[in-house]
Formats: sequence, structure tokens, C-alpha cells
Amino acid sequence: NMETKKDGVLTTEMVSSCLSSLEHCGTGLKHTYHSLSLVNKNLKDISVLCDYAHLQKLEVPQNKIKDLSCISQMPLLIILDASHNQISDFFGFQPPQNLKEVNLSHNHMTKMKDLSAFCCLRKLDLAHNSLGEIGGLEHCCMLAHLNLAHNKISRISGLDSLPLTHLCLSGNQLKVIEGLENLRSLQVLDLSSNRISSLSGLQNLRLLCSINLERNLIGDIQECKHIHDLYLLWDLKLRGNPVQEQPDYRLEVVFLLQHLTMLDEETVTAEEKVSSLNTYDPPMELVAARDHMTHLIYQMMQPQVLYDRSTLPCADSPYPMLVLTGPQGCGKRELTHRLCQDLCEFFAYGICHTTRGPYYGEENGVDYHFINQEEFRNMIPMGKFIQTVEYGGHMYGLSRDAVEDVAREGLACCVHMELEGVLSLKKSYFQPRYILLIPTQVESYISRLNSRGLYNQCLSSLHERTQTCHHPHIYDSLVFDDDLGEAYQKLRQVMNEYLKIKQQEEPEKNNKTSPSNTSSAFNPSNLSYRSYFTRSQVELSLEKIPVELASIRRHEQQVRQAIVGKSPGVYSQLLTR
Ligand SMILES: Nc1ncnc2c1ncn2[C@@H]1O[C@H](COP(=O)(O)OP(=O)(O)OP(=O)(O)O)[C@@H](O)[C@H]1O
Repeated sequence: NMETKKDGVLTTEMVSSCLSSLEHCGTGLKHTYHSLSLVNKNLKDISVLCDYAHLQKLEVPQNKIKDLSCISQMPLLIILDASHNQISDFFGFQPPQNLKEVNLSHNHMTKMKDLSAFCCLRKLDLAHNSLGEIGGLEHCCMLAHLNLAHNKISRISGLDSLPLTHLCLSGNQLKVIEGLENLRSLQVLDLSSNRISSLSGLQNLRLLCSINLERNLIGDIQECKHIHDLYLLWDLKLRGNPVQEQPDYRLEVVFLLQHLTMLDEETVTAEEKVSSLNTYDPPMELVAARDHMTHLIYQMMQPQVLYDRSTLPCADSPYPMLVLTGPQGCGKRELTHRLCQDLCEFFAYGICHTTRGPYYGEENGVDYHFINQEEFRNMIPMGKFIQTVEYGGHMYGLSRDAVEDVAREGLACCVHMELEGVLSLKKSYFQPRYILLIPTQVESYISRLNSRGLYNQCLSSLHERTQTCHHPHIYDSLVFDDDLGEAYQKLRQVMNEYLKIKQQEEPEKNNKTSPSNTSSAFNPSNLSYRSYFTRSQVELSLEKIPVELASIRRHEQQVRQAIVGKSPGVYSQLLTR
């Protein structure tokens, strides 16, 4: 026996000692052994197995076998493990009809051949050979697991129509991910230890749940966008790529792939997910909270000033402010200006600072204080702002002085803002009334956006932003603004209620000084109304008789006194709840 072993020739004695699984044979008339396991026996010649036609499972790994032709005599074979041998002949045997699992890894094969006769194959392991190309698998219509790791493959091909669920191509020479587009059943993919630099090519593999891309050449985190829509992907390995060197690598990947639960073999925690969102796409509430905190702290760091005016917090009658907000292109700017123009005895426009340039017809110090980025940045640590937002690549901010300037006139401050601004202002001690302008008719809103060339740019964000709009607790009133003229009428009604003035008591001059008072006459593109205050004063003095003027002055005086809290008067109710 020892002699035989040395020669590496398998004998019947050895076979008998290694057989197992005695079961009925196919005919049911006798018993036969179904499994044979000869691991690490130094075998070279296993031709004696030609006589074992009943074998269903054959394991001969870690030997020196070069020839597997005996398998041609095993028509019932289901599982074959001939790994770690010296086989160079690719599937050099007749196909057993039901052969399902084949392990020929760690052999010497250089070329794949046609396997169409092995149509029942489900699992094929050809790792650690010298295969240069993938081929011959086209008709293996049951092949679910394929391992081609550690070969010399430089291109993925020939896998197109296979029902693969697991594919391993680790340790090859791949540079691009290609030829996988149609593997719609793929769940586990191992492409580690290649030279891949892009994740493009994976975007359609919707069932993928695990990807190993360790030790490749991926250098850009944005590559993760290619797998962003693979919602079943929970496990990703990217260690050993240049991208891992980047600061915040993990946080950014977690942000781009929120559905991951394992990254680089470490659990992705809920805290990491929240922190990544807060870092790269903070919710409006957080943006507002940070904004408020910044301005509050900077303000507190300034030498304290006792304002002789009226905007300091006051529990009884807070300084009255009015804020109009709503989605892009809803007309809040126009409506705010017009309201300030028509109700100039009560309101004045709060002139914000912005880093954007003036539009045609806009005036510095009337529409905005137009300043540059640096000036804006410098104002922040000086505690100048109540709130700021970044919008469309520009900064906007409402300064304390802007509000004080209006208060000094004895008027309530009226501004328009983005939602982030509203949320930030809500955290301050100011207690404005907030009015939401909201378009309800999609068609007319779209055509309004189209007329300003904004349609594509903003409709995508509208849904998200209007969701926030629907938080009822944020706003005091809601005005539908499908038609700007009608919206203005509604706004005036709301104001009348707030100001406790009856329609007929409205200052007469509004009718005289505002020819655009009716909804149809209101033309938002007419920018001239912006210098409302000066103009209305001039017109007032021209048209009013002295008694009227005196009455209006008294009226204004009363408003001012009410606002600064000096007299309870008829306007003590102004904008209080
Ligand atoms: N201090 C502020 N805080 C928050 N938002 C502000 C502030 N000042 C202006 N905004 C808002 O910034 C946005 C851009 O204002 P801008 O004057 O540039 O108008 P616009 O270009 O016509 O705006 P839109 O993009 O809505 O059409 C508007 O929604 C405006 O209400």
C-alpha cells in the first residue's frame, strides 16, 4: 500500500476506506456508497474511479491529479471538488447529467472552453488558475455562483445572460466594470484587488446587496453616486482605495449611501447617518438653529447697547413685524413691496443685505443693501445680523439696524424671506406674524416660473419645500397666490384683520396714491412702486388739504407712540395676538 501511495496511484483499498453515505442506488435494488473523499493523499492517478459509477459526490482536493477523465464514468455525479491539483485540461471529462457544483480552483487551467453540455451547473469555482478570458458559459442557464478570483482576466465578458447571484472576480486585472449590466439577479459581487477606478457599470444591478471593492484605484468619493440607487445594498467594502485617505471619507460615503448598514466591515450606526446628513445636507431646522446660534453668540459678544427704540423683547407688546414667505417665484417680493406701499402708515420695508448684484431697476438702500461677500462676512462676527441665509449662491441677511431703522420711524417692519430665514427668525425674540404665500394651481405656477426661466431649476425642490410649508404651526396665515392680484386682495384682508381696521376706515390716500390698487391693475413687473415712501409723501402733501394732513400726522404719531409702548392708544393692538 505504501508503495502505491508513493506512486500516487489510487487503489481500490484506499477507495473503500474513504467511501461514505451508503444509500439506495438509483434503481432502489441495492445499496451503494454515494460519497468519496480523498483529501491530501498525494494522488496522481485516480483512474480506478472509473468503476465507481454510483458516486454522487467526489472530493479529491490537495492532490497532484492532472487527469479527471474517470469522471466520464460517473453519470450520477452532482458535486465535484478537485481543487488544489495540477489539472490543466478544462473540464476534461464527459458531462455527468446532473453535475451541479464544481470546484476546480487552484489548478493550472489557462483557457475556458464551451460548457454548454454542463447545463445543470449552479456553482462553479475556477479561482486561482491562469485563465485570461471568460467564455463558454453562455448556456449554463442555472449558474448562480461563479468564482473566477485570482486569474488573469482583464475584461468582463461572456456573462451576459447568466442568472448569477454571486460573482467573484477578485485579484484579476480589471480596469473597468463592464459586461455586468444584464446580471439582474446579482446579489453579491467581489471585485477586490483589481485596478478599477470607477463604479460606473453597477447602477442597474438593483438586487446587489454586497460589493467588495477593496484594494482598487477608486479615488473619488463621488463615484459612490453610481451605486446610490441600489436600495438593497447594505454592505460595501472600499478599504485599500486612494479614496480612503480623504478626510471625512466614511462620513461622506455614509451620506451618499444612506441605506448601508456595513461599511468596511464596521456597522454604520444611526448616529453616523444623522451626522452625515447634518453635515452634507442639513435639514432646514438645523440650518436655522445654527444660523440663530451664530448670530446670537456674536451679538452677545458685542458691547451691549441699550436701544432707545422699540425692538427689544417685550412680553406685553413685542415689536411688530410681518414676514411673507413662500416658494420661489411665488411673488413674495412684489407683494411685500406693495403692502408696504399701500399701508405705509403701518409698515416699512425692512431692507436686507445681500451679496447678489442689483437687478435692473433695483436701488441700493431701497431694495437691498448690496454688499460684497467680504463685507457680508465681516458683518457676521460684528453681531450685525438677526438672521442670514445662503440662497442661490448668495448671502442674504436681515440686520438689527435695518429693523431699528424702521422702528425709529414708528413703523412695523415688513420683510420677505426664504423658509430657512423664517425658521431662524422664529428662534429669536422677535415675534413676527408669518404669512405663507402658496401657489395651488400647478399649471399657472409652472407658467409663472417658465416666464422667469425658473421652471426646471426650482420645481424639483418645490415638493420638499412645500412639505415644510405645510407645517401649520409655523405660519399665522396662508394666502393662495395663484393670481398675484387676488393674492394681494386677500393679503390686505388679512392685514385689515390684524390691524383691526375696517375696510371703510382704511386711509383714503391708499385709493388716491395707489392706482394699481385693484387686482387687475397690479403689475408686479412695475418696479416703480418700490420708492413708495418718498413718493407717497410727496403726493400726500400735494393732494391733501391741511386738515387732512394734520389728521394723518396725528394718526401716524399715535401709531408711533403705540409701537414704542408710550401710549396704549387705538393701535396698542397692532399686530399683537
Ligand atoms: N434676510 C433674508 N433671509 C431669508 N431670506 C431672504 C432674506 N432676504 C431675502 N430673502 C429671500 O431670498 C430669496 C431671493 O431673493 P431675491 O431678492 O434675490 O429675489 P428673487 O431672485 O426674485 O427670488 P426668487 O429666487 O425667489 O425668485 C427670496 O426668496 C427672498 O425672499
